[in-house]
Amino acid sequence: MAAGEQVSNMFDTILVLDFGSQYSHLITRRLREFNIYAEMLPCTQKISELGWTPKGVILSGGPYSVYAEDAPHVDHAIFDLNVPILGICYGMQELAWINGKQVGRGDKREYGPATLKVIDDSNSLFKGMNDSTVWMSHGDKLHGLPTGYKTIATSDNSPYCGIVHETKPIYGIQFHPEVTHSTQGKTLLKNFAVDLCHAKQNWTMENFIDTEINRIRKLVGPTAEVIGAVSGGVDSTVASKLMTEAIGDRFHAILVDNGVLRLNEAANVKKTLVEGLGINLMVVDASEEFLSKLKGVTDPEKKRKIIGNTFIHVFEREAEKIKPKDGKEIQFLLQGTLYPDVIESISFKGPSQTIKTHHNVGGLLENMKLKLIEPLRELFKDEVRHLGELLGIPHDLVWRHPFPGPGIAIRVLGEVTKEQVEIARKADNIYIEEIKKAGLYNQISQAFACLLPVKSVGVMGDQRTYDQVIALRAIETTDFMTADWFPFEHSFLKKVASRIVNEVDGVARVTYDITSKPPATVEWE
Ligand SMILES: Nc1ncnc2c1ncn2[C@@H]1O[C@H](COP(=O)(O)OP(=O)(O)OP(=O)(O)O)[C@@H](O)[C@H]1O
Ligand SMILES: O=c1[nH]c(=O)c2[nH+]cn([C@@H]3O[C@H](COP(=O)(O)O)[C@@H](O)[C@H]3O)c2[nH]1
Ligand SMILES: NC(=O)CC[C@H](N)C(=O)O
Ligand SMILES: [Mg+2]
Repeated sequence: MAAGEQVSNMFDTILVLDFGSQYSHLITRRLREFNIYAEMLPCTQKISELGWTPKGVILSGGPYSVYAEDAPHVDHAIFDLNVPILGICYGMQELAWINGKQVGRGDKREYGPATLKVIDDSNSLFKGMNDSTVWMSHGDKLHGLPTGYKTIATSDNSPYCGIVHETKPIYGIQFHPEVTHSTQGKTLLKNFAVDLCHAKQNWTMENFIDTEINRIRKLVGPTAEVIGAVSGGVDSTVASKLMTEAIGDRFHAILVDNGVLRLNEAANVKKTLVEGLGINLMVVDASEEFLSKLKGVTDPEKKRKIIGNTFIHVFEREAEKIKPKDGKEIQFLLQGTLYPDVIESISFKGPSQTIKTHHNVGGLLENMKLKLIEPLRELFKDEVRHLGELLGIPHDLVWRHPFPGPGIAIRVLGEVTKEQVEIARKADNIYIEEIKKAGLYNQISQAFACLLPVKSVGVMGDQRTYDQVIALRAIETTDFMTADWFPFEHSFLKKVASRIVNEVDGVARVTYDITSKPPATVEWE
């Protein structure tokens, strides 16, 4: 986990106990947005083993029902800390379960907007919140007030939308203040952390850099050497820059050419990272190895696992070749993993579903020898970009569109062959070139071309053609958790389609993907 104990001792910290909601990390992120440090730990955390004292505790939402036999429950020692507590959705139901068990299935589930009616504003939790839209996502509800509590807010569907203990600073809310759809949600979290917990707003991203560099130095020690999985994308470049600041040339960055990179990618990245940023980087060509393992594989999850595993094999092999000056073996592998990679791949006890296995999380080897260092594991993309700017990484690299580790292998739908990769690569290159020429690159969060395993009939120069289909994707998003498609001018799409069909052999048609996330995902596989 990034930023360990020492940060919680240096800054006023809110403890977030995670019951497995897809939104849990948004709570810590929102608190960081107003300069309050928060640490998220599993809901099963023993308070006696914490090693620091939080200024307040937030219990997150979660997919379980508190009354279910296998439902997770909180350590009751949180009540002895004598700090404010806020239960969100499942968190509130947990507070109610502990104090009278008045929780059960609601007659109807409630997903979406509701209007908050504050009925008692004698404490500051709901300051600035009355009549605001709040976001609901629950099927269970409180059937009565927990012992010792009173109602302070309602909504049409939730008579106990906000509750507070009669004498202690313990609050419960049925809605999710951490999602942007709760229009004043951030205000509520600020009211809680600043007004009720009295946490100081003095944490910044600059602090993150300092504490992370110190943490890495302590973890690695004075002589050990580290290898890094570096792709030239913003995440691993930021992570490498931190590592280089921390241990200098004891860090060995490795870019693996997996045969499914973009056109001229390896050479371009090498130039930027070595010449521009002073990162000690080497390129390892493993393209044949990746392509041969992918032969005949069409299932997207299998492809992802093969690629994740092969990456690790390559890193372990390369680690053995490096002979550190202290005479010991390389023990650590740096990865640029971000929070969204983690949440969609795995979660606490698996309550938040695996959407797809990101190669760098769920695709790892079980008996892996190298220990992972992932300094960005708690952060979202836009926070990493901010960090990149602070570290002096060139603007163009910081704002590069993300490119997934499994690369073109998950953009060639169906079997991945050299020939198919070549078609997708050429089409993608034309598309991105046109986006840049039109001055649209920075307005789009990510764009790419996919090659579909479908053939269609066309006519070119009076000849019948029977070739494949390219699907273009372009999305706008801030955190890649949700996304919408980019509204190109028709003339732009017309130009790209015409260039691709004319210039790329094997393509007969071009389509544009107009699906948002959800229900689709960004990548097609
Ligand atoms: N070709 C590669 N060689 C070495 N490591 C890689 C490669 N591709 C991905 N990785 C590793 O996997 C991690 C996750 O990939 P991901 O694409 O999410 O991040 P990124 O490439 O660093 O940034 P971006 O999201 O901007 O592309 C990277 O941070 C890096 O550690
Ligand atoms: O390094 C990566 N390894 C992966 O396995 C992977 N899968 C998706 N992505 C990227 O994550 C973001 C969200 O994509 P999805 O909506 O398809 O999950 C988008 O930016 C995707 O490009 C990956 N990145
Ligand atoms: N979002 C949540 O925390 C949901 C809590 C609980 N599983 C319910 O359906 O009510
Ligand atoms: Mg990448």
